[in-house]
Amino acid sequence: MVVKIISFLLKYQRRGLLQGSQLQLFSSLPRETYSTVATSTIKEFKDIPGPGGVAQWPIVGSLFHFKPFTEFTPASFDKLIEYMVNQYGPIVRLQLSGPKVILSDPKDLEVVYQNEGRYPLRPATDLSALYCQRNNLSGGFAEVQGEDWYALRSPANKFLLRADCATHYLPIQNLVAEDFAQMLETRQRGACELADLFFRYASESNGVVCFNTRLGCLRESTNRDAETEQFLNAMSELFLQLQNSVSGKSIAHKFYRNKTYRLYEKARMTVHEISSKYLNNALKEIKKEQAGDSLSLKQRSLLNLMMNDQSLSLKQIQIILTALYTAGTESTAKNMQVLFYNLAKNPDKQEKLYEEIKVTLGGDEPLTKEALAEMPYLKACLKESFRLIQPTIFSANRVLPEDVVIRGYRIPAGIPLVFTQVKCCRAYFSEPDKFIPERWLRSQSTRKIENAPPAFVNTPFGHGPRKCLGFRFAEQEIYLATARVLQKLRIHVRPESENCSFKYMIFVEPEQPISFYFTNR
Ligand code: HEM
Repeated sequence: MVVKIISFLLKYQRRGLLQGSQLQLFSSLPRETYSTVATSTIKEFKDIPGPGGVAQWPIVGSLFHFKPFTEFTPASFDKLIEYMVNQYGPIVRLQLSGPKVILSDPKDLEVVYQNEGRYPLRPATDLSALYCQRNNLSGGFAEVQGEDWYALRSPANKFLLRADCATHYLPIQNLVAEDFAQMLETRQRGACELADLFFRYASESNGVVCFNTRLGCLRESTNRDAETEQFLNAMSELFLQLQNSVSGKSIAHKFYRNKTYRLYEKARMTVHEISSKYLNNALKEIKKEQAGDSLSLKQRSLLNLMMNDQSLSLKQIQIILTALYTAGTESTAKNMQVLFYNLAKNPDKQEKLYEEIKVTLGGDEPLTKEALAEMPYLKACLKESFRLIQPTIFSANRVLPEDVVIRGYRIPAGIPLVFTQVKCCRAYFSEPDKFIPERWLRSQSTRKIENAPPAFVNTPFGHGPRKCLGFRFAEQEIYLATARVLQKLRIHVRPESENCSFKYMIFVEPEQPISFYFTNR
């Protein structure tokens, strides 16, 4: 009987390694071999270090990593990963909803990127994939793969990878940053309210990019628009349920429309419905303005540029812009909080940054493209914040189209490879636990970073053709808010947040909301 169960599980697991569409995708790609190790010395997948016994059992194996079998819970998932890396080293084989390989040395990540193929495959979260499947939708960037992904991504690249795509929005995003700073200035706010304010800032700032409008997210609670609130609530709900699914709080959604699934579906439909409305309004505005002589900000907007591109349908434009909005809010809000935290904890670095801001912008001037080019310390602070407290638990997540050999082990095509910078990356830095933005500054004489770490040691936005599509916006929005706030205020944390610890759901977030407070300069 036991043998029967085990052989059933093994069969199921083998089927689970690759889903049909992924297999089809791989079969259309050229076959290549990437091994740099003599074939006779290559070790098998099963020999990769990792927990053994029941913890490697298909499907149920993941359960043995968590309470009551260990001290870990789905909410302390990052601690489990850190434990595994400490215990087994830079390559670990693990059952986590199917077999996975965890890598933590940036040199191995380089091999992954070299072998990701023309259409890099980043597996979708199962909740969002199920939503698309159950509603017969093709999905956005998070879900589509292969040629479908390329068909969406390549026209979007034309607009979003241009160096000036974000700076074009500086004048209007400066106003959003100004509102954010003013809200911090007017009164002290509680930790939860502040966390919400970061989210509102990112939502408002992304709104001007995706929907050409000020959504009104940064209004005080007495003066808010019902539809905007519905939109923001749906966006938060969508992330909450995604977190519940990836952290293992919900498993049943895989089999039926459980509560997590239903809440997610409702939220996603609301986001779709309201974002369509915003887009239609934006289009009407553009048409009205087209009669004017000079190109206005709106006419040079992403939306207008995309509308004028014959290769994009209105449906594709909507998918791209809604995906940008969804991908860009929580991510930016959470990472901006982390930067504020690091600055509050390191007042000497905060003062140094303020000096740079004062010299470049003075006390009140808005951020310009030219000024930004003169602010290396601001950029170094964000980079260091990303290094110290990584933005996502896995900064890379790929399924490769061919077998690959990493550290002498053959990893079959179709096995998800994830990269975490929790441990090995620290070895490349002196005083790795300290916030030292200076390590990212280029030397005046050589224009190079001294003792530069390996290329993939700090890749908050991923890399390659599937790299974050909105990284320029993310950085700009964080620079803007930081510069504007520091022009007016000093950032501090209250004693209860002095030693804040962070957890990873979709993105990094504090275990408890951070109690910031701000004082006038
Ligand atoms: C600090 C903020 C952000 C972080 C840390 C972040 C990080 C990431 C990462 C790690 C990926 C996966 C890349 C890969 O697989 O190689 C990604 C994908 C993506 N991001 Fe971001 N992101 C941020 C903000 C934004 C913003 C503001 C936008 C939009 C305006 C955005 C839009 C996207 C999109 C559309 C994708 C999917 C790309 C694809 O699959 O082709 N992100 N992001």
